[in-house]
Amino acid sequence: MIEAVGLTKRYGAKTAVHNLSFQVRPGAVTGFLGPNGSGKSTTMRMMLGLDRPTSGHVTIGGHAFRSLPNAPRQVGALLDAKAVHGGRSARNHLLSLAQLAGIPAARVDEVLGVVGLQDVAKKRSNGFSLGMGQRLGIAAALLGDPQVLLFDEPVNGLDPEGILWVRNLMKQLASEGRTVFVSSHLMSEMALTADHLIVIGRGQLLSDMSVTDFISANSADFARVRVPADRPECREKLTASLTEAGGGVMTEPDGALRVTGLGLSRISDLAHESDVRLWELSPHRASLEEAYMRMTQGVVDYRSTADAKEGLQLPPPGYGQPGHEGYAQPGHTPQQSPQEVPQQGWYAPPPPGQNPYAGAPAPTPAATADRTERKTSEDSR
Ligand SMILES: Nc1ncnc2c1ncn2[C@@H]1O[C@H](COP(=O)(O)OP(=O)(O)OP(=O)(O)O)[C@@H](O)[C@H]1O
Repeated sequence: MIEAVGLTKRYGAKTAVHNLSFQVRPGAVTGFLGPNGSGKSTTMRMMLGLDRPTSGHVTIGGHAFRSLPNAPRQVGALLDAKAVHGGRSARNHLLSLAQLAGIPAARVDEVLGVVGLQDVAKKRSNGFSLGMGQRLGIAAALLGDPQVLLFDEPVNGLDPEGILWVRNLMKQLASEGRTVFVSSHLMSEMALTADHLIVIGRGQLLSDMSVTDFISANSADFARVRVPADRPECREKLTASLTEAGGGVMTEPDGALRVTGLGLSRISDLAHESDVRLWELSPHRASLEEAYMRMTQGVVDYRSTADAKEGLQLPPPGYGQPGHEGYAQPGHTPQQSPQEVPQQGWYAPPPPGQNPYAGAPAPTPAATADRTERKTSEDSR
């Protein structure tokens, strides 16, 4: 098990990690998520004794990494696949690591086989593609057959076959009872690989829960309802009937209705009672990406100026007022928070009555201004 307690790291005036406390348990794949610059690599470096915490501590199996006896046999890590002596062959690179850790040479050939590099084992690694380099980095992490494995962006540069292989490898390692801690920006991949998530933003813990709980805590399911396009009166009739029954109704950009608070069968019954024909009645289940975007939208430091999502950071003026798009019915207060404006197909519905910035301050106009300033600045490294 990995345990971080009050972990903090400052580089001069910059606080990269602030008071992080969490546990990474064995027997599961734990995803480590956060926007660029949120402190994931810094946290992993502290776990591996490569950076000293300013305060707090992190232990692996109860010991600080530096005091672990024969650490390479207990902890394997892929932090930077490019951190390899390019003039050495893949085999010699692994052999040198093995010799330093007292690992027999036979294990080198074994892991080369596991990662599929046996045919290029004698080739210099500076001729390797990005994906081959990642495989070599994973081989190095597996070398000591450790119980604890840390991977920073392991699928970077891998082709679909390689991504599938890494996914299965992580799951297999976890099923063997190992502790697997993996950072990634690929949400679809994390949704398929991870059992548990630790999410950070600006160095602080935002969430520590199972993938399933994370999605349901940061989104709300809704139904998409479409009536024949040439029958606007049917749409109005159905909207009135749904809102009267307690549903929340909003209009999607393509004219479909987004209905919350009512089950599919109830919506179907109400449409039938209103004599309205439906062309679509489908459930929408939020993806991990949607839930993640929602959770982290207030703590993203680096954002393209051309990012269409930026306009959705704060509710538009007058949202929820009569005459504003998305307003359902006079007297009906939408159950959704103002951020639920479905202007873009990607936009995640809000969590059911929950502050999406748990553990971090909700974005204020001042914070937004700060973000606007920072988005054009370069990473100081
Ligand atoms: N050695 C260092 N000196 C100064 N600042 C640093 C140093 N290492 C990291 N930082 C800063 O700490 C913050 C966190 O960086 P870190 O690399 O841990 O983030 P990250 O979550 O891994 O980002 P990414 O997803 O882009 O890899 C950043 O603002 C970064 O510039």
